[in-house]
Amino acid sequence: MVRKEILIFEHEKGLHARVAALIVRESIQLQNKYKDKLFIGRNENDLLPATSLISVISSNIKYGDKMVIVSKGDNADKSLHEFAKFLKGKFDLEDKQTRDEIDQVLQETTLTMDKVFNNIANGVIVVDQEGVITSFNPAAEKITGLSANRVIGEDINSVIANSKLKEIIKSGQAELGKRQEINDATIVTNRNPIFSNGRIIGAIAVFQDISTLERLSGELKEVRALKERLHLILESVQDGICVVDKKGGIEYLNPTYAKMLNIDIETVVGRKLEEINQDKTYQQVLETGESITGVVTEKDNDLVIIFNVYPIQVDGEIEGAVLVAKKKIEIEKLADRLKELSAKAEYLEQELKREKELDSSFERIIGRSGVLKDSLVRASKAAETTSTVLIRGESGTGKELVAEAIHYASNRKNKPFIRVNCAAIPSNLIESELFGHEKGAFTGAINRKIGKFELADGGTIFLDEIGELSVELQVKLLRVLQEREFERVGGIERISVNIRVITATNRNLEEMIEENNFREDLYYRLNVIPIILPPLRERKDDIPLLVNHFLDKLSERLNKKVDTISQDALEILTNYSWPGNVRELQNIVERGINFTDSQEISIDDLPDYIRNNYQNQRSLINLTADGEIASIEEYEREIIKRALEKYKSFNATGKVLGVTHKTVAAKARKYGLVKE
Ligand SMILES: Nc1ncnc2c1ncn2[C@@H]1O[C@H](COP(=O)(O)OP(=O)(O)OP(=O)(O)O)[C@@H](O)[C@H]1O
Repeated sequence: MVRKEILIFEHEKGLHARVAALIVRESIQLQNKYKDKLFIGRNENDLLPATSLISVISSNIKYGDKMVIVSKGDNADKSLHEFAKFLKGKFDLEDKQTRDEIDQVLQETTLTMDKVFNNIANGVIVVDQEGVITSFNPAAEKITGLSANRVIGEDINSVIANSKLKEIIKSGQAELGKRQEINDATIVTNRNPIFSNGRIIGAIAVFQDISTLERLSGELKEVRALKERLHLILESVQDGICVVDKKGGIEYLNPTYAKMLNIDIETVVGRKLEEINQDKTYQQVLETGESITGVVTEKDNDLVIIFNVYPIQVDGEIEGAVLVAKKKIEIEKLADRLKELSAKAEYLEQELKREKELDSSFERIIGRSGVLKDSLVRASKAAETTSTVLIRGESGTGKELVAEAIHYASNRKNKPFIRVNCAAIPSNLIESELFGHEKGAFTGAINRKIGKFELADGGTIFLDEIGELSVELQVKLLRVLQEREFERVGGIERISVNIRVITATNRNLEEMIEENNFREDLYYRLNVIPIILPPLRERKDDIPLLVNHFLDKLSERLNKKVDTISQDALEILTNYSWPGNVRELQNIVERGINFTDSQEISIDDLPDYIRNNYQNQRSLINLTADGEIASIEEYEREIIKRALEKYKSFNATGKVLGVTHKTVAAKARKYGLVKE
């Protein structure tokens, strides 16, 4: 229940301290009696508790002023009625009991005010109308760093120059919320004049230290700026960045990340990361608090992304995770591809090695002519030893093939077979090619290089075209063969190797020794097991076999079914002199397969020079391959030589040529066709 009454206050001194104390005493008694709450004020919107002396005095009601009183509570009617009656009555201030009670209220209020004054966190400074400090509370002492004892009684301007309290006394105008610096502290102050009976009797400053607040707001500003900077960085970096909360909910996603995953930032923030990321590594990080780096994921569009995931920990608690995603750049892809290919190459090499083993090495060498067979038997015997082998024969007779066969038939077959073509490497590089070099050994030696001898360690080194090696290097090679040790070019370390040496040449080494172009001592070192491969023209029986072998091999490789050769074409090939030996024959068969329109190679598919040569050979006069006419004696020598080769005895030859056996013998001697 709320009851209100308006009355005119008719006490001649207005609400001065003692009258106010009397009203407070009456209010307390009524409140105790009726358990209601009583209020007093100049109007309804400005009501103050009637039980507080300060409130009642501060309502500043004077004689004849309107006074609003309100009672709230169950007995509001009664309490308000009694309160109004009291206020309208005469106040007997002279009565002793009343005076005691008034003193009691005044004292209690003073004590309470004192407590408030000393304990509030706000600084309070009170000056009298002259500007002399009359009160200075402990909070003011703390904020200003001045002691109350020293400043009370002093002129305010001599203590705090910019307090402005004297101006307030002069103007009578309050100033609220003013910032001011005192003693390194920033304060906000309210300055009010103090009125008594309409007269200014002093001024009060109530102020608060806001330094901490200022600092915090400064820090906040810095944090905001930092946040802005971080935001800018995150938005512009090339790495994709995603922040998730502890439950895996997406809190932030930068544009790079969105682009990588081809998603729209707005639609995913707030959703669970697992909805857009198949990879669940971040969940592990959220569980363990341990970062995980280098997680590779492949997207549908062939894009490979590498993730690093880091936990976000606050006070030891996992609050979320940051995912940093990098696109695998092209070069890394290439490096991977290279690794893949090397692995493949290694695999194929193994396969090839197996193939070669299955091949039982020498089976790849086609031919059953006696001369070839002899050489191959010798070669397969050489395979059982580690002795140095020198393979001789014209170009294209299969020297490398035999060297390889020796290696793969030997117990070194699982170790490297290293081929060096001494004619193909520039003379200034061959030494470093064979022995390697140290970094900086010569201009251009940027890195250490391992030479062929080191690479061949445990296996076989095949030095092809050994006749092309300079005399200087012949000496070095000799040393290696003797000591099985060498140094890299520009190095001092002695490197010892376990190698088997096979060399080959089509040069006449004996002649070269005569001319001092090949060292004799090296020749003997190399020629431990000599193997001579006959030229193809000396084993014509092998030609049909080789043609068939190459038809099989090459038609498969060229993916063209050509499996025969016409009789006349084969005859031409058999009668040709094959200066390029098996290599040349192989090329002619390959050419034939390419040229023919059928499954058979015919004369037309052979090159002109071979066909013409055949026609020349068939003509009785053109006995030279180049078509030049020779002297009669030369023809005679050739005829007798061929006939002897074919018919073996002077008798049989004489019969065929229509002369006596004596004539044949004499001519054979004349032309040096028989040993004396
Ligand atoms: N008897 C053979 N059976 C099968 N193929 C052979 C035979 N002889 C040589 N070849 C083939 O002929 C080609 C030339 O052989 P290889 O390279 O071994 O000859 P080379 O004597 O080392 O030649 P060069 O002296 O020119 O180096 C190779 O493709 C090889 O496979």
